Amino acid sequence: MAVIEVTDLRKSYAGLKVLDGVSFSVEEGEIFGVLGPNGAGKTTAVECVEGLRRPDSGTVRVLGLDPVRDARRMREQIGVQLQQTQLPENLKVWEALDLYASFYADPRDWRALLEEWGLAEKRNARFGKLSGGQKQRLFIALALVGKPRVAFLDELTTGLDPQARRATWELIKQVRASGVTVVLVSHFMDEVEELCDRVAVLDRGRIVALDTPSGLLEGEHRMRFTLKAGEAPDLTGLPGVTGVSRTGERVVVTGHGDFATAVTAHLARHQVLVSDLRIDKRTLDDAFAALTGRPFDDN
Ligand SMILES: Nc1ncnc2c1ncn2[C@@H]1O[C@H](COP(=O)(O)OP(=O)(O)OP(=O)(O)O)[C@@H](O)[C@H]1O
Repeated sequence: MAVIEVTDLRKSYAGLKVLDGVSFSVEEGEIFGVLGPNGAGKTTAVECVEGLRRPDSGTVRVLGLDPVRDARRMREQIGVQLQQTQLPENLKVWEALDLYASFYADPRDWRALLEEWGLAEKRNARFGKLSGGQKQRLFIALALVGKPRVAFLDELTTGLDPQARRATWELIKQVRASGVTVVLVSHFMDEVEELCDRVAVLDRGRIVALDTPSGLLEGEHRMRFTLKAGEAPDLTGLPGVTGVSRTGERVVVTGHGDFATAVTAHLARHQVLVSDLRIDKRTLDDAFAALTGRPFDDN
């Protein structure tokens, strides 16, 4: 069952098309990633879904509700992660949870959330004194205090060290395991690959791909080697090979499927010796570049 349905969302700011016909749906119980470089329109799209911004046109349904017309009923059932700047430094951890619980008719007991999210010892600490990882855990706990059916998490691990990022990822998996649908906005490829069941790749206001992370990674791989002895035979006609380029003794072959086996067998048959042989797995960065013609971080 789709819990979120977005159809042909459009939004411009001063003539700039920030969303240019965005459509997607999110299934119950999945972690759905919205991935894109800075300025791609991720936050605008997700805030239209949350009812925080109004699109110029297009429709949004969250649990069958219109985020603007049915705002109250919808907000009862969703949880939204705050951005770093949105809590006063002096607010205590328990006060923040108590405040957010008061927004909901039937909230969770926030004391249990403190335990679950490893914040019990910090219950009297002021927000401004928490570490980055603790703040992030508090934001997630706040997003969950209303027993949401859908949680929206935006730039979850920005500014965290690698250990805290991994720990946060494990917690998000637990959120999904508890039956909550998660929409995860990110510009980190590794995060999306680790967590998401499906990913919408957004670029300049359009969805350029919507697939599982492994689906996005299918496609061309690259093989590189240096010629040591012998002249490389023509590799272009081999099964799966899509391209061959050579600079001096360095050869790069791109291809699909089992092309590397065909290449190495062919080289052996022609008694060509090579060194520094490497096969590069396709990354989500490669996938983004293939989709848009630009590197991911060149924005
Ligand atoms: N309220 C606004 N007024 C004018 N322009 C805006 C407004 N909000 C967003 N924009 C512009 O819309 C574009 C998309 O912004 P958005 O925040 O949705 O992107 P994003 O993909 O979430 O990027 P980031 O990862 O940097 O947050 C940007 O060019 C931004 O400057």
